[in-house]
Amino acid sequence: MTDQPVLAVEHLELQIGGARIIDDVTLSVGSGEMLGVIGPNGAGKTTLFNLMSGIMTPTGGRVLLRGDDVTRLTVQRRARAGLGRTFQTSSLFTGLSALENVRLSAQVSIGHELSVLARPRRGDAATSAAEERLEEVGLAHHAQTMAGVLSHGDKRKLEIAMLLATEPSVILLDEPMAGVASGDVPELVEVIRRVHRSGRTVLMVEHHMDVVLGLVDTVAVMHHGQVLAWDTPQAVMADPTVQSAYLGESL
Ligand SMILES: Nc1ncnc2c1ncn2[C@@H]1O[C@H](COP(=O)(O)OP(=O)(O)OP(=O)(O)O)[C@@H](O)[C@H]1O
Repeated sequence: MTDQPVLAVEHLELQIGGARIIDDVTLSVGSGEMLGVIGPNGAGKTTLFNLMSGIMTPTGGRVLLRGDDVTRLTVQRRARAGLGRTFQTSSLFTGLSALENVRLSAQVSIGHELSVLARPRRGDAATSAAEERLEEVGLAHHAQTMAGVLSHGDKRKLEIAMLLATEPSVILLDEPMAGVASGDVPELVEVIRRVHRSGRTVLMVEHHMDVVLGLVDTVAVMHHGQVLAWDTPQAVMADPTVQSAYLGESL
């Protein structure tokens, strides 16, 4: 861990109707690091991302972005401060082209009025930014393809391009491989690796253990709303507590 984490949660807690969904979670990620969050179904991984990104408010503890307490800030304020996320379910405009989808995100970042009516013009700032992001995720050849007809793998890449267009410095990826055909996983892994290597800080919830362990710097294992282990992939894999939490699943 670096001394000054980019994103940190301290003693985070979420109680709903007496149930502790998130129970005293402390985690942090340093600049340019990639943290994987793994754990059995219902462990609290998505809820943790919801608390980090501002979709939910914790009943205890703090969320810190570059040392600033953002626990009570809205999703929009956190996004403006550089925190971006993708969701398990798709958030694309299926009837618009890939380029138009990314251009809308870029417009938000550039501060222009959102308009799907204005046709993308080569050379305007939002269109140029969108073209760059499509290139970055390997979708330049699909710029004019309707988002709805892209493969699941390409839809996931497009969602990442849309996120990048908002120029986040910290990125939360919630199960980026969900629904993606196994043959398309390696390409998507490469896209995420590129995004990370370009200097962005990445947090990723992912069920594909081989993907997580091969990509990240550190792994947090969640179980029943708590962090069971938080260490390098090698150390986590060797941890007997983690192995028993995953009883029946191979790590
Ligand atoms: N708004 C809510 N009200 C009540 N319970 C909730 C709420 N949101 C989540 N939960 C419960 O909290 C627990 C953690 O859910 P969460 O979706 O965060 O788990 P997860 O680790 O992301 O699971 P999965 O891997 O299946 O996506 C689950 O038992 C879920 O039913």
